[in-house]
Amino acid sequence: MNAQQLFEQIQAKRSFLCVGLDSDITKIPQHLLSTEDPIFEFNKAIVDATAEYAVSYKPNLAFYESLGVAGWISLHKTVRYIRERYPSQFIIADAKRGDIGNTSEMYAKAFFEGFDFDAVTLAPYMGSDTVTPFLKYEGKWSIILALTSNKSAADFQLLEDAANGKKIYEDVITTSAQWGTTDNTMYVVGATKAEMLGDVRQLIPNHFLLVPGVGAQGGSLSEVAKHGMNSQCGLLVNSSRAIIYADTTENFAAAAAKAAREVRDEMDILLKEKGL
Ligand SMILES: O=C(O)c1cc(=O)[nH]c(=O)n1[C@@H]1O[C@H](COP(=O)(O)O)[C@@H](O)[C@H]1O
Repeated sequence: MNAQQLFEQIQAKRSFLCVGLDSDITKIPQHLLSTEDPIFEFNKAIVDATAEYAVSYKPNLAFYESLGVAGWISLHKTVRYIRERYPSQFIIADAKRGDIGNTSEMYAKAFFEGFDFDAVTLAPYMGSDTVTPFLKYEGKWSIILALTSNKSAADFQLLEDAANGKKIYEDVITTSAQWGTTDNTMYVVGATKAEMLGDVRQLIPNHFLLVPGVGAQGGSLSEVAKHGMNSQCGLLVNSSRAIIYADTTENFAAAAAKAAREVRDEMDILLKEKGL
């Protein structure tokens, strides 16, 4: 999928919502625990309930890896299910990978060949050879951590580079934007840093941004849109816990649908305000 196709999905759905599949075996409804693959059953129900209101899904690998082999199987089944049932959905592996070149090649193979993900989140700390192996895959995306939503993001990302007075996250964006294109590179900018999205847009007006941090982390969707939306929307806004755990009884899927629909309705208004 390229950026134009993603924008077309956003326009068609009137949504730029990415539902985070942070599916935690200790939080999913009790009645699913007696099924053969509780995490897959949970994801399937969440996806069926929310697909109409979302353009993207983002399983966070930690929740699957923590379950060992069973978790990898649940993840594989989930990606295949979304791909087969909802082929227009943009599927992100939230893996935050990045290692020396030959190792990154293996990570890229794992996520783009072993699993059929559209995109992987990447930590750029080790430099260009950690990201370029992912960029070799036509139609696939690298999503580079730039300005993250957590408090301790300031430990490194907001430090000033003595050489040019820029913040480290600005250096990360400016340098890594040369490695790929607006059709294969996105950046993570946390919704909790919405007021800084304007600075990010000065550097990369045309790239898509993956924005986590609305919902459970308290970021404001309208502030994100105000500072971050461009003429092709340019945003995928992730919400995980606020949607998938909207209710933890047998009614969980209907509650997730309601929560996703409410976000979609707000997104529709924000798109209209931008003339999109
Ligand atoms: O890369 C991410 O997706 C990510 C980056 C970031 O800066 N902050 C952040 O919260 N995330 C992820 O986005 C999701 C947020 O989940 P909720 O806070 O439950 O909506 C989690 O999977 C986080 O790992």
